[in-house]
Amino acid sequence: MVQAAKLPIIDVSGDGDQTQVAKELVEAAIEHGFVYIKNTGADIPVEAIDEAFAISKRLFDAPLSEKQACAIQRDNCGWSGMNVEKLDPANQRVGDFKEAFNFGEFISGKAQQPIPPAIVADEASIGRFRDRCYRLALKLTTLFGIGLEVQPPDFFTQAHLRARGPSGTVLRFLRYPPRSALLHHHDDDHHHHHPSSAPAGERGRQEDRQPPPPRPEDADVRAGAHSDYGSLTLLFRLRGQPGLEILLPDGVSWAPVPVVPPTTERDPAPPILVNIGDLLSYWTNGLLRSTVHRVVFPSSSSSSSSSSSSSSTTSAAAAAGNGGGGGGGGGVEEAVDVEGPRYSIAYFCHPFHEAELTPVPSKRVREYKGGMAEGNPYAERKVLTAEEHLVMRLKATYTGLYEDKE
Ligand SMILES: O=C(O)CCC(=O)C(=O)O
Ligand SMILES: [Fe+2]
Repeated sequence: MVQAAKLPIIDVSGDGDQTQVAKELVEAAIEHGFVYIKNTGADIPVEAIDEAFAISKRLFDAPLSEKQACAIQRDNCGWSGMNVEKLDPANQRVGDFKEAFNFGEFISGKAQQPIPPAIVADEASIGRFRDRCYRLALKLTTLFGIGLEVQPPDFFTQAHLRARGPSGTVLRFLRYPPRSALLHHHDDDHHHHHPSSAPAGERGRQEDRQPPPPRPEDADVRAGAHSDYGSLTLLFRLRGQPGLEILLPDGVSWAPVPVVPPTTERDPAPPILVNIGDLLSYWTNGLLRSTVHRVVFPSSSSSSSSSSSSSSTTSAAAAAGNGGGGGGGGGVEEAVDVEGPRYSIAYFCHPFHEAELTPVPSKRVREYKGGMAEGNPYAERKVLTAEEHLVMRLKATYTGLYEDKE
């Protein structure tokens, strides 16, 4: 029996003394790397989230040619089609079974990148949603500063201010097609196969690099195992569309992360999931945890982590709607739409490009040994900028996009 992850649910909407909230947030980030932010509608109104999902749907429903005209560029903005991104290149035979659209910076309500005609009328609304995410992210960076007793407490926040210059921050709409689409798609996998961009020394020589044989697990992964690159990620999900799993500290077991965890059933919207990315983990010497996660297809039972062998899924759960909460079956997640597509929205927050990832002025960070037996490598290592850190990570996952262009 697969146990759902038990992550703290934190309310950051209050305006009193935030010390205790900050402490809880930091402890959750150290222990789990993931935490729920209770959705009271105060930071991000429920209507704004609903609207963002409606726009996302219009975007992905747009004709392919409109999306292709906005294909993702080296600035990490734009559309990436099916199987383009391989989040777990060492283990994935084909790219992730998803479509995504990244929005970079907006200036005066205008995107600085091509937008499909189907959503041009929504441009300002997307910009406003991105602004709301930005403000919530800043609130969180401030809480991390307080919770870690960084001097000054706005140390992280200062590094995330837009006024400091461009950053890798993107708002990303995601659509994962239904499993039924996977069957049709397999025929043309090879059209989407990009050769690995890893240096030969790392991945073996050319002749060794044949695609591994198909594995049954491939069919269960919507997004390969990965950790996020930035500082923080805000993740919005929809009721009935689970699938996110986190890797537990044992390094082998996966725990589903419910969309609507116990006690939030009656909140106006599911909590916003926040996770620590590699950059913030690196910056804190590994104290804050950047947890590996993935997205799997739901199975008709609520245990989604073993590979499903049933060839035709049932949609009994989908008929149940939101259920009205009567009874609540002991931690079993709400009705799951087994056969439909899944949508999610992620806000990947990054410091400005030139921010130097210097040792964080926090006693707790400084004294953390990161599980290393000897010495603290933190003090001696080269200081990376945020941009150097980002490019290092992007190169590994968009095989194809970054090669031959150096
Ligand atoms: O769609 C989700 O639930 C998670 C997506 C994700 O982890 C990512 O895009 O980095
Ligand atoms: Fe992620």
